[in-house]
Amino acid sequence: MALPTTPQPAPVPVGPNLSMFDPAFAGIDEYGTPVYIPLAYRRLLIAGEPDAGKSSLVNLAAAHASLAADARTVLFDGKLVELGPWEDSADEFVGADMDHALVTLRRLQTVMNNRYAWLLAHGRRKFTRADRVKAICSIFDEIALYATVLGTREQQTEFITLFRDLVARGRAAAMPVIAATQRPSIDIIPKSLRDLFGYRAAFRCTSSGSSDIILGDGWSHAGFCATTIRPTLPGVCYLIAEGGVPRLIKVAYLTDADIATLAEFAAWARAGDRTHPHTGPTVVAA
Ligand SMILES: Nc1ncnc2c1ncn2[C@@H]1O[C@H](COP(=O)(O)OP(=O)(O)OP(=O)(O)O)[C@@H](O)[C@H]1O
Repeated sequence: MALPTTPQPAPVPVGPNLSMFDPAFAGIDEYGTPVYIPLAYRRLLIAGEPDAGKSSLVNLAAAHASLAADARTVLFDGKLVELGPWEDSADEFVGADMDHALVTLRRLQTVMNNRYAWLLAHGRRKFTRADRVKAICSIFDEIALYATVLGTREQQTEFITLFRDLVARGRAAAMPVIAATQRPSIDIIPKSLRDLFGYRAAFRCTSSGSSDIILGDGWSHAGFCATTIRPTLPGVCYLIAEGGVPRLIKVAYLTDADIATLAEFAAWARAGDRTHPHTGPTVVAA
């Protein structure tokens, strides 16, 4: 006699059949339920103190975008080592170089403007999976580095303006943004910027104020505070979705070996794709 089986969620395809419009696997919640994030139409903010495990979520998102057949990636990583493994499959990789960051952001803005012009000309409001337009996923690991450390004050201001524009308008143009910071403070993430991110992950924080800066005002008083996450539990965070209640989740962990394997496959898959006449030009190429 066959044993009764527990219904399983439909598996998300991997490799060439994976789409940026498929939800990205993030981990499990406290009841063991799988948690997915729809990256294509959302923007994801990841914040918390050093060593809280932010890079596990950054890498999951980078893996999803790098492996998705209908996506291109633009990576900003001043530390080089967090997103570095994904460089070979990226259209552009920006290190600790403010000039390069600004040139790349200006190009992304131009692409975004062109996409909006196309939408207007076709009487449309947003791109969908059916349009077969490549999503362009920009990932920033340590926005504070570009917003407050590198370059001149004028360049930092321009960076913040361009970054904010990409976050604000990228969604309908299929240009999602994922940004991480270990400095959840009001100067790096003002409320008006925070509220543009439909998904926000608060890893362990040192103060309830920092936790609220990520999740939203009042959540720490309501019992959802990232200071309560134990330091011995890296990779645990509160994840809030637009209009929802924070969920405690354990982010899935990719080891360095996993990342190397996936990144190698992504680079191999993209190598032919970039030059293929029917799959679109390299988006931020000169
Ligand atoms: N999801 C996870 N599950 C289990 N362990 C994890 C997880 N995420 C991170 N860790 C462990 O915690 C350590 C620190 O994590 P990580 O480097 O991701 O922190 P971080 O918040 O990105 O730090 P920083 O801001 O300094 O870059 C890792 O080396 C790893 O051992």
